[in-house]
Amino acid sequence: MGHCHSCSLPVCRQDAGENLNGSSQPLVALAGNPNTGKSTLFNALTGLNQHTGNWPGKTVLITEGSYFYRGKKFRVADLPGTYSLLANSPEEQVARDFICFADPDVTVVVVDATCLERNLNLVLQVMEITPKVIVCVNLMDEARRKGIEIDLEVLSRELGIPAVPTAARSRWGLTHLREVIHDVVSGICRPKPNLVRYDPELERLVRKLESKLAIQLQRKYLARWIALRLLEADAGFLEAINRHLGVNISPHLIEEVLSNG
Ligand SMILES: Nc1nc2c(ncn2[C@@H]2O[C@H](COP(=O)(O)OP(=O)(O)OP(=O)(O)O)[C@@H](O)[C@H]2O)c(=O)[nH]1
Ligand SMILES: [Mg+2]
Repeated sequence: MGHCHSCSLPVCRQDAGENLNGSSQPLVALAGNPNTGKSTLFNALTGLNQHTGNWPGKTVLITEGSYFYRGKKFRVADLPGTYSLLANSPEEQVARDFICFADPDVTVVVVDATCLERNLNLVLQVMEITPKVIVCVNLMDEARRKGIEIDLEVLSRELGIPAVPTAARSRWGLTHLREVIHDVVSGICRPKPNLVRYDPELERLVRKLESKLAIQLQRKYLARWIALRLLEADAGFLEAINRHLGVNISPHLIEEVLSNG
């Protein structure tokens, strides 16, 4: 095991395995808070002209485009901007369902380098849904102008995922981003997200729910996210799981787990 040439994570040269989104062309999702430059990045990657502008909430539908890199066609989906994926708004639901059920080969969470801390909440949520995450630290030109320095190696190490700096408006950092996307998709770089650990009692319950759910699911990693949503009694999400994955999860699973000790 060496080190990835495009990020600071350990390299494991294994095949990434089959993707479940039913296509041999890798699917890349661009997620992030509103106004972080997702559509600007999408346009720069694909050469398309998705509407951008300096106010939040412009992208409400998912736009798809594609680009070629190293002889491979990458499909890209520009998701609506959201602060969270707990589906309190239609945008959050659209973004959550895409990441959960379209099963992208990699989700790039675009964050604003000038207010990184606020943006990390979403990164941590996406990491709970899928391990195939890259954090793209955009607006690096603005951060530099404001004298903000970001240690990308530390960020990458602490999160356990690649961190790539960009300034999408001037296309700075794009080749590096394409390379890291390629490496994650092909399994050359395998992110190992450092997940949020909740208090021990809650963790015990989450683990029990997780192992029960994993039996029903093809995607074991998703079990933890579903367990957490069960604890929040998110009935809408259970319905979405049934609709998209055809899996019927009992809302009484918590009582069952609690009564069995
Ligand atoms: N200085 C600078 N401005 C940028 C950069 N990337 C995007 N912008 C600007 O930031 C604003 C928002 O960009 P969008 O691409 O529309 O942001 P978005 O994330 O798609 O926004 P929503 O769709 O609302 O979530 C635009 O005015 C862009 O020109 C960058 O790297 N540097
Ligand atoms: Mg947009």
